[in-house]
Order: sequence, then C-alpha cells, then structure tokens
Amino acid sequence: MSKQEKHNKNEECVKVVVRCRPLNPKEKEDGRTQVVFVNPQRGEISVTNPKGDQAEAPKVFTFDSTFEPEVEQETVYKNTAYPIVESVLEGYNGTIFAYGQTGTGKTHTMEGKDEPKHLRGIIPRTFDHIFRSIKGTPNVQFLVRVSFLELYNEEIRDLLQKNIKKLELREKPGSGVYVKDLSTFMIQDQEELREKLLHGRENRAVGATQMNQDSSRSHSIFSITIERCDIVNGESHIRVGKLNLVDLAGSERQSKTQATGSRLKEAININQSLTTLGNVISSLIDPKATHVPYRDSKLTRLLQDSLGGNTKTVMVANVGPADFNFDETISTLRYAHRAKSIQNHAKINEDPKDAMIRQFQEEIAKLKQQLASSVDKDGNIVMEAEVIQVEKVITINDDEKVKLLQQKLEQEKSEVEKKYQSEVKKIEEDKKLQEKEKQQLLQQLMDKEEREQKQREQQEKLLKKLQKMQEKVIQGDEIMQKALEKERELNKAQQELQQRKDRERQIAEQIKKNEDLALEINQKYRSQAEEAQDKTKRIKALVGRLKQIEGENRELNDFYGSEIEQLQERRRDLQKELKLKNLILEYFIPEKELERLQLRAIYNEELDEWMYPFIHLAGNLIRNSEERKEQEQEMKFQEDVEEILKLEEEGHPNVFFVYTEEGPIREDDIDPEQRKKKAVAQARKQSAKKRPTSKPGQSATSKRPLSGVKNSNNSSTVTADSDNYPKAKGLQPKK
Ligand SMILES: Nc1ncnc2c1ncn2[C@@H]1O[C@H](COP(=O)(O)OP(=O)(O)OP(=O)(O)O)[C@@H](O)[C@H]1O
Repeated sequence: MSKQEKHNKNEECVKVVVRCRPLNPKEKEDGRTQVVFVNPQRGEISVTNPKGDQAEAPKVFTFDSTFEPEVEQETVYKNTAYPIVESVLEGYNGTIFAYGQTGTGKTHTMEGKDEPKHLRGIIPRTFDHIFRSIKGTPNVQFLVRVSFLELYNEEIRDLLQKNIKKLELREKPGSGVYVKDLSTFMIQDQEELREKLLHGRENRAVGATQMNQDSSRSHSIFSITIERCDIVNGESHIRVGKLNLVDLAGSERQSKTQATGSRLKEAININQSLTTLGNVISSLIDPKATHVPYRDSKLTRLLQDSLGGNTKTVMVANVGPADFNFDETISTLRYAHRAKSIQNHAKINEDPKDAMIRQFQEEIAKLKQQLASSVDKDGNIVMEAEVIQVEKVITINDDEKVKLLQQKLEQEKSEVEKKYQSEVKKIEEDKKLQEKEKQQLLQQLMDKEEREQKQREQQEKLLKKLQKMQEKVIQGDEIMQKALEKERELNKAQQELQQRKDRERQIAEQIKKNEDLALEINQKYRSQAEEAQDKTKRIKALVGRLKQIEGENRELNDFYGSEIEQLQERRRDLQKELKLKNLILEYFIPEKELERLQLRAIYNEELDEWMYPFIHLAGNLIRNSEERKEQEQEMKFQEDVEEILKLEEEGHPNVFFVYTEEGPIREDDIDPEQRKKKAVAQARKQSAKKRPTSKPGQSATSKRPLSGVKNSNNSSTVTADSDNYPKAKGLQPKK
C-alpha cells in the first residue's frame, strides 16, 4: 500500500450530530411555539421561520445523527461518544465538543446531572466506559491521566489547581501544542475521575465569581490520556490515546446580548475564538484556501489536532426549539453543517518516546531489583555488608520475594525489638563486666540496632514507593472480560443495524426520486384544464422555493455582515494599538537603535514569540529583578557582570539614552570608563533584593540628571518652554 493510500485510508470526516432540547417551563409559560422538528430516522432537522409567510418551506438540514428533545442521555452517548472512547482505548486521539447558543443544553449533554444516574452526560459515562474496558482487558497494563482547563477571554487557567494563575501555550515539534505547567493527575478508577470533574467545576465557579465572569462565556477542556502496554510476542508494545471533552462558550452573537463598552469588547474577544473556529472550519473545507488560521486564537490552537489533524472528532450542536431562537438556531445549524466536511486523518499513536507507562515500568523494575537484592531466598533482610555474598544466590525481579520481604519486615521489627531488650537486660545483669566494657558493648549494640533500623526504614520506603507506582498501573481480569465482550458485541450489532437502516433510507430516497422523475416525464395531461392546474401548482411551489432561497440569502448576508462587523471592530482596535506603538517608536526610539533592535530580534517558532538573546539583561526585566530570589541573584551576579561587559563590546539591547543638544546619545558612550562600573552596578542591582521601584513610565535614565532634563528631586522640571527644550528628537515639540 502506498503512503498516499495509507493516508487516505485514515481519512474520515468530523462527525456532526444535532440535539434539540425540549421547551423549558419559562418558554411554555410565555406561550412560545416550537419551530424545530427532528426526524432521527432520516438524520434530519427542520426549522420553520416564525416570521416567514405560509408558502415558505421549512429549512431542512441533514446530519450524521439528530436527536429529538425526548432522547435519553444513554442514546446520545452510544451514538456519539461510544465509538470515540473505544478508539481512544485503542490508541487514537479523540475529541467530543459541544457547540451552541447559551442555554441550549451543551453542559447537559457533556456533563448532565449526577443523580438520578440516567441523567448523567457524556463525561461521566466516559469515565465508566473507560474503566469498564480497562477492567475487562486482562494482561494489558494501563495508565490513565487527567487534566482540566478553562479558556476565558484568551487566557488559560488550570481548573485542578486553586490559584487562578494564567498559563501559556507552547509548541513542541513532533508533539504539537501543549499548555505549560498544566497539572496532570494519575487516576485509578472512575470515582477519582468524578472527583476531579467536581473539583474542576468548583474551581470554575469560584474563579468565575472572583473574575466577575459567567462560566457560560468560557470554554472548558477535560482531557483524559490513556496509555496502554500490550505484550506482543514477548515484546512490550505501547499505545497512547488522548480524549478531549470540550464544552464551548455560548455561540450567540454578542452584538445581540446588548452588552456595551468594555463588556462588549470582552464579549467580542470571547466570540473571537468562536469566530476563529468558524474561520478554521471554512478554510479547512475550502479547496482554494491556502492558510488555516489556527494561530488566531488559543481555542483553535488547542483544538488544532481535532480539526483537520490526527484525531477522531465528534461535534454535538445543541439548539433550542422555540420560535424566538430561530436566527441563532439557523446560525448553529449552518456552522455545524460546514464542519461535516472537515477531513481528519487519525492514526494510532504507537510507541511514543515520552510515554509515561514506560518510565513507570522501568522505575518499578528498578525498585523491585533494589528490594530483591536485599533479601535472601527465605525473605530475610540482608544487611549491607552481606549483600555481595547474597546477591549470588538470589534471583532478581522476584515478585514473590518482595511479598515475602514485606511480611518479614513486620516480623523482624518486633523480633529485633525483643532481642534488643533481652540483650540489654543480660548485659546489665552481668555483674562481672566492668562499667567501661559494659558501656562499650551497649554502644556497639545501639550502633548495630541503628544501622538495622536505617536499613529497614529504607526498605519500607522503597516498598511504599513500589506499591504506589504499581497501584497506578491498572490491569484488568478475565471475569470482566467476558461481560465486556458481550457488551461490545451488542453495541456492534446495534451499530450495524443502524448502518443498515441508513443504507435502506438512502436507497428508499433514491427510488422515490427516480419515481418522481419518471412520473414527470411520462405525465400525460388529459385536458388543458388539468395541465394548467398542475402547472400552477408547480409554479406556486417554485415561487415558495424562490422565496425560501431569497430569505436564506438575506439571513446569510446578515450573518456574514455581523461577522465582518466584529472582525472590523477587532481590526480597528489592533490598528489603534499599532498606531500608539508606532508613535512611541517614532518619537522616543532613535531610528538607528530601532534598526539595531529589529536586527537583533529572533523569532522563536516553538514559543510563537519574538525574543532577544540575553533578554534578562534588558532594562525592563532588570527593573523586575527585585522580585527574584536572593539566592538566584547571588549565583547570577558574577555571571551577569561578565555578560554585561561582553555585551557592552558587541552592543546590547539594554540601552539608555541621554537627550543632548546633539540629539540622543547612548548614555554609555559619554564616559567609556564608567561602563565597567555601570556593569557591576547593574549586576548588583539585579542581585540586590531591595531596590527602589521606579514608577510606571519612569525610565532608568530619569534617575540621573541629564542635560536639559531634571529629575523630580531637583526643583526644576521639564517644561514645554522651547528655550529650555533640548533639540533631541524625543523631546522636541511636534510642529
Ligand atoms: N435535552 C434536555 N433535556 C432536559 N433538559 C435540558 C436538556 N438540555 C438542556 N436542558 C436544561 O436546560 C438548561 C440549560 O442547559 P445547559 O446549562 O446545559 O445549557 P448550556 O448550553 O450549557 O448553557 P451555557 O452556555 O450557559 O453553559 C438546564 O437547566 C438543563 O438541565
């Protein structure tokens, strides 16, 4: 099979399903009408325009699956998440994300209610599914890890940590985008996973209150990584699958939420990630597109692999049934419809270099070896001095021996205690011994006891570590295997039945289409009146269709119009910001220096940031040095002096200017002799714990009296008086 064929074989489209929730009590009370109707057999959803005239036909969309308001959570799980979780257990990456307007049931679909159990959503059902499968897979070792993050206003927060520290995105060639310092926890069963979900939810609510935000305006990603190690022909074979469970922020267009001022800006920012998600989807399905704007938002960077990458993805689009949501419902369905055409190419992640299960296995083997080498064949502890002799007779890596050792340790502890007491007694009773001798013996005995105690403690520590590590590696058994096989067979049969039904549906549709066509061709009119009647009917239907298309065009124009408006607003903001930066650069940074700085800057692809070598020696960072730890500063002091001196020779980015009659001059060019002193002083400043803080905007140069510019400690200050004004570029009044 060629590489291209292999690649095509892995290709599969993003699966898109739509779920409509029931009318809620408030909507019923308000007398709202239902305009959304679902036909799960045909995978269709139709929406009637409440403002359209009677001739306007409902808009019909077809998806991989559609779910009616009454659908059970279990049915949703079986049809959406089940196959993805099965794939993740095999070593594929999987993503399930919920999209839709606020209040349409995204959280209900993803999380549901804890009790009663039948209301549990996709995430808790995933937990049970994973551990049921693991327990039913004997002879395979598994390691499960979890992380939970929130993305709000383009900032990432760890939901499994109490502090609301912002986290950064990083990119590693080969392994893709990851969140630096995001905490990950090893999990042993579904209860632990549930605890993490609850913990994250609590932190999300607390964080939302602290930041005066509403959780429905943030996105959350709950990630479960499953590593498995199978033994194939005596060799270990590792596979790693990662499952992302994503609850997106409400997709409603923010201009409709009546937010104003800073709230609107924040809302636009939040929507920006969803707009970018939409743009990414559009680019992925547009054969002419040459660029996919993943980098335009953190959300799309995090979901990069899920859209067009190495992941099996399911999108659950949620809609409300009521008339007043018509516009948003149509917008959600269009968004979802576009996503249907995205092609992913998922493959099993085999033997990744950084698999944690391999590190665990190696560490466990090492611990077992250490422990086994310190016991003899009967499980007796061998003291250090005797190890060499004993190592010859024992077999390393003996599980039985480790168990034996555990029992022996307990037993020996009490025996030694007794022995020690009796020996002390014996010595004390021995009247013939001189006091000195007695003391010596006692001391020897105590030393021996201390050595043995240390050895025992060491072994206990190793045992505990070994037990802990072994607990993390989970393994199934044969009893559960039978039940799991039955369950899988049943699900497979159900899926096959569904596929057969789909095929039959498609064939029936095709037959009907052909029949209609044949009827049309063969139609013979018995009278002119009949022909006129029939043609009028057809014209009416065509007019209805025309009106529907016109309506759709208007809606599309409105939809894209408001998207463009938002993008333009963002562009205006960015331009304003750019103008400010340009103004500062133009008037306060001399052109030559700017050029030098631009030349020195290096773009770091991995961090997606511009950087300077030795940036820690640049002015702004030096001012922050007081926050650094004293210890770190001391160590760096000598290093910094040397660096500064070295950089002084080459020209470094930490440049201060003196504005003189001749224009801006590098401060250090004035007195070369002072340069050396300054380097030491500068490094000292870095290492000094306390340092007078400069006010924001006050540059390091403002502490020195400069020609024409006086420090605030001196009575004279800078005025706009042109006589006092130096002719340096930065301080010249603008003509
Ligand atoms: N299919 C459903 N059946 C019954 N109740 C539902 C269904 N979907 C949603 N609900 C109820 O509707 C309300 C809103 O749902 P939910 O909080 O899941 O919406 P959401 O889309 O996550 O909103 P947000 O974007 O604000 O987080 C909840 O009370 C939920 O229990």
